[in-house]
Amino acid sequence: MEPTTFVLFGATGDLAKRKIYPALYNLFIDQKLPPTFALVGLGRRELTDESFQANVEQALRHFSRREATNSALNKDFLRSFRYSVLDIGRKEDYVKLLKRIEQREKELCISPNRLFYLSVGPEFFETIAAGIEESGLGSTSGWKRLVIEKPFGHDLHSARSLNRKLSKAFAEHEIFRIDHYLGKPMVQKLEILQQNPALHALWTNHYIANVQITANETVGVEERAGYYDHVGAIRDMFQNHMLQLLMMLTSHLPNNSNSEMVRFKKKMVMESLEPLQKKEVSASVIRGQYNAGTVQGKPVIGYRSESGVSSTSMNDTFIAARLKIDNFFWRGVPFYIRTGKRMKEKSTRIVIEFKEPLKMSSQANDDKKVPNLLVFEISPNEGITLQLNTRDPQHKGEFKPLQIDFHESRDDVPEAYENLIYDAWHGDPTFFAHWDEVELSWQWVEPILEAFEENLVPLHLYEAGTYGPAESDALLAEDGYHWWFDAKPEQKNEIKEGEEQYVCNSTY
Ligand SMILES: NC(=O)C1=CN([C@@H]2O[C@H](COP(=O)(O)OP(=O)(O)OC[C@H]3O[C@@H](n4cnc5c(N)ncnc54)[C@H](OP(=O)(O)O)[C@@H]3O)[C@@H](O)[C@H]2O)C=CC1
Ligand SMILES: O=C1O[C@H](COP(=O)(O)O)[C@@H](O)[C@H](O)[C@H]1O
Repeated sequence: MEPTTFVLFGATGDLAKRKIYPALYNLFIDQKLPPTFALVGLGRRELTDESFQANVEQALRHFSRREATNSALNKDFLRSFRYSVLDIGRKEDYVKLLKRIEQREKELCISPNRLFYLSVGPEFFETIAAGIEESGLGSTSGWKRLVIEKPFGHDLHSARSLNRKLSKAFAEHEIFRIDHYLGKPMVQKLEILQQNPALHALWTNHYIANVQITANETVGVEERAGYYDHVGAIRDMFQNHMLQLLMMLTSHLPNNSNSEMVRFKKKMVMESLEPLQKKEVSASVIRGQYNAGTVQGKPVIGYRSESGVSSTSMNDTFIAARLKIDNFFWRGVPFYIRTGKRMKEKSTRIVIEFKEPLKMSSQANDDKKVPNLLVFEISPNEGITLQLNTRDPQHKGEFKPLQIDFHESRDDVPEAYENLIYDAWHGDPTFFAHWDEVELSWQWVEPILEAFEENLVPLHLYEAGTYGPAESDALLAEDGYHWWFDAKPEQKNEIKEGEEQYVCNSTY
């Protein structure tokens, strides 16, 4: 890894504390950072280098996945950290910053490679990019890169406008748009697994009946009403994370694909997605909002009673949609995507349901016939399960699921931000969102945004602590399917003791 100056806008913010510093610390422990690097943290608050380092150390103690109690180790890590006051709107602050960075580069004898990380609100992206360009911070003889957080625009128009402005200061290959779902280790494994010939052969409409992509959360809007009430599940999760999961799963990457091939194939998926017409959105999209209920044994209030949310808000906290990819591999296979807040369980999961369940013998109970499933558990647990159905000769040849399981121990799993910061530092764009994907994603969701805006899609209230509105189950039932979820012991009412099985949560 090349010696670099990591320039962090928003160094006093929440994301920096909870994700960025712990990620850097864990990379440092794993010896994945260069032996010499500089970090310059920026914010409006007046801080000395020492107090900044103390704040970072405190963040590590709270949020690092590995204990940060070894003071000598912490000191070694923190000696690279410096702090400068910078007001994003003040041009002279960028000139001062350039001087400070040049001085650090000289002190440490490092090349002028600069990674600008914007951990600030999106309203600042454009001003910062211009400040970098105009001050000369970006005119370096080394490389420069820009890492930006979501949201990338509010709709197609604003995303295009933002991209045009960023492009004045940075070329596309220098822009790393973070979608933290792409940093999740299981999502990164998907890229490789789908190239594996054993799975590659099954990855088509010949064998696959439907695909279900779920990202359920138990949390509500928390303290983010100001942001979330203008955004909803469609912009917060669906347009970015969920469509990225879809692309990663369906892109049919050839063996040994490089980052360019990954981007090319993902773009092809987005171009093959059957567009929705605004008037037809309600036939394929379910919009929901949580009402009061009980989540994990605790009573919780409804969305409209949350602090900062209007009592008449029509914002979506849940969305489920049926998508179709019109290409050679996927024609005829429905993809069901759902994501929601205040759901029964926290889980991000992809379930692939195969065609033609095992036929039961005439004496056996045919109700129990269940299709074969391949399940990718993305978070909070990591794992892959292949559930194959077979008959149990000792029980009159009745259906008996057999599971082939792989599960990763959580302690060993790097956080998404570790993977992504490491890749950006290396200049590997594979797991970042390319502009083409972002633009096509906004383009695809645009009719849904309009249909929501014009209330062409009913807003279904659902009880907190459930799997969302019943209409989401009905969406799959129309096609003869159910949502699958991991059966917890208490939910296994129909399953024999000792058996593990994915079951459906249909109200039909
Ligand atoms: N927090 C999270 O979990 C996630 C956040 N994000 C995104 O990351 C970004 C940052 O979020 P978050 O850390 O939560 O935000 P915070 O509000 O916690 O922090 C904002 C940071 O921006 C700085 N800042 C604000 N205004 C100015 C200004 N005019 N000049 C200089 N610095 C300024 C603040 O520094 P100071 O107050 O010292 O000026 C602070 O360091 C946002 O785009 C958000 O959408 C994305 C995913 C998750
Ligand atoms: O980007 C976001 O993601 C989180 C969910 O992330 P996960 O890694 O916990 O699945 C979500 O809570 C948040 O609203 C959204 O902005």
